[in-house]
Amino acid sequence: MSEHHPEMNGNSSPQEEIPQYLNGISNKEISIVEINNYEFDYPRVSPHYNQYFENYGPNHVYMPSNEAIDRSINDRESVIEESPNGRYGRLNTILGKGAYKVVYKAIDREEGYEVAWNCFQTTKAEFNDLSQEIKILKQVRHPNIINFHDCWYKDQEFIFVTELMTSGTLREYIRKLSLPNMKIVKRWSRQILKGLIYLHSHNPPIIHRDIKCDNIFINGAHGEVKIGDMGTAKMKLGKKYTVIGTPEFMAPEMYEEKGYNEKVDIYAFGMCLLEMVTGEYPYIECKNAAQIYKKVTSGTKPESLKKVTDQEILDLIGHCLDTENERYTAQQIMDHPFLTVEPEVVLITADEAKTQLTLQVVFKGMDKLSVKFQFNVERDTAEEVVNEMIEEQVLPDKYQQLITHEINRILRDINKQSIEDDKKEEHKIPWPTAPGTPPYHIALSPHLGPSKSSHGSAPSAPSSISLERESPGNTLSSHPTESSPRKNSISGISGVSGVPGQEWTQDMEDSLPVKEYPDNTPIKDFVRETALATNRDPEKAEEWSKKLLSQDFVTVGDLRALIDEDWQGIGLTVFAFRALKNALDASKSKG
Ligand SMILES: Nc1ncnc2c1ncn2[C@@H]1O[C@H](COP(=O)(O)OP(=O)(O)OP(=O)(O)O)[C@@H](O)[C@H]1O
Repeated sequence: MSEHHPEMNGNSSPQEEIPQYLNGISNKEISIVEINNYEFDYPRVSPHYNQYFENYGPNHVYMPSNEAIDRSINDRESVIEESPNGRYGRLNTILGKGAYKVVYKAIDREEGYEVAWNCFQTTKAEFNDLSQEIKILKQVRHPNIINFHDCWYKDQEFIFVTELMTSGTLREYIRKLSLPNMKIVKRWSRQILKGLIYLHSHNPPIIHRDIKCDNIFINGAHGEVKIGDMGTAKMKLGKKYTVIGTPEFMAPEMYEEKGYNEKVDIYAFGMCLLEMVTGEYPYIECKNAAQIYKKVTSGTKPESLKKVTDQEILDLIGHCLDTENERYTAQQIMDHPFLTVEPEVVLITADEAKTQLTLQVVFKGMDKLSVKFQFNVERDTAEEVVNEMIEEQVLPDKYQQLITHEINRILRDINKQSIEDDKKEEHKIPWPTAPGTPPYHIALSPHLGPSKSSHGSAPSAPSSISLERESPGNTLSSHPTESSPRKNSISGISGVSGVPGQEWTQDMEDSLPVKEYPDNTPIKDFVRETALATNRDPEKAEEWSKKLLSQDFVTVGDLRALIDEDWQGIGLTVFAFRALKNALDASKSKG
């Protein structure tokens, strides 16, 4: 093994190449080492060091001195700067560098989370100019959009703290998966679209303006996909490009200075989809932005489109790249046959009498999407149960017929099975036998009437949720009456406090806000965050808040003072009641 210092090597510029990962190690402490065999003390530093191995030419690696390595190990992950309010501590680990930003790992000392600390060079005047964007960013809250936590200006830098993503960008991921996998493409696309539907549903719509695979981030362990780089389009304006966005992903109308709308994000999504299915950057055949401009404005599509053979995908990309007026909305893209998922209902458990069932709606191919619920064959009907779930926005209304049909199919199967069993045992008693059987018989063919849903647009399907139903009126009443005979007929999603065997799902538990809500937290904030964590839309949150405020529950402290019976008197839906109560209990136990 021979070694020399980088300064002496004409081929390398250590200043450029060594730098960020080996924090605090100066060039003088690094040698370029020739390796004949891997005889030296290799992985002592960190996985980052590995990178230097690959990097420096054939048979040569960068090798820090032993002292530097030891110091690097000791120095690793220490806080080297604090936010003005002391809440966030920047660590000495760089997550990545873009053309405009350097992004560091940081720690949120209040919550114990790791976060991303973004540094963007800008003037104070430009920073002041961003106040409107910042206001909007702080309000944006969606599971498929990287959360914006805080920001400030210091030493010519706009610094903002966001949610940290663990597995890099979609672009890097595409390169790792050598072959496009349609199941994954569909899953990613749906998540990106959910984020876009949310942004575009604001009034006025929030336009991202720079959707591309480098701005979509992944949490690999759970296959979670989130849109990042929100709100930076304006910051970048005038810094490098004269137009906002990335030429390959920019819709034709963005090049013309006549104004554009949220459809530019759909065009860019179409290009992302093309990159996902071909693994190739769109317009890779162009040598510069001017060539791309010419092609885009003359309506010439990227060469890579010719590689797409699947007609459904071609059709979908076509709708994304269409002219502004013809181009689909995010919701229309989501509803395209390539991306739709058909739910099915499965029987999880049944008691011995086959009266009390646990059923689950499963959306095939969509991780974490399931709705578990209890069904009492003597008192419930598939129609009522499904309607209730749609009303609660636990299920999108477009699935009403299908799920009703599926539940009735299970009931028929159970009925057949029971009759078989009865025959075998020579018991001729038909099942079910309970007196006062509801206006519904499991042997009847399913009602498959037209959709009666009151919802115009389908809400996005929720993450794993267990649902409790009680009275037909669907609200908790402290005074059950004769007119609500089905009270408790479908019993409980258990709370954290727990009804045995009916657990609040782990997904649900994990998605609840974990922060400790002080007693003086405004009820609106608490309700909004809980509704979001349980996949309710902002209107639902508004409904819950109104109900609480109308009864003088103004702060979280007011709710904490309640005993179970008081909760029941509020008249919240069962879902709202459970979600809020569990969020409160969870924050107590986690806080
Ligand atoms: N929230 C995050 N979590 C983890 N890593 C991140 C996050 N945001 C950015 N990064 C890392 O930092 C790198 C630089 O960020 P980004 O690409 O957004 O910078 P930029 O200068 O705004 O981008 P561009 O050069 O694409 O205009 C990313 O490639 C990624 O590796």
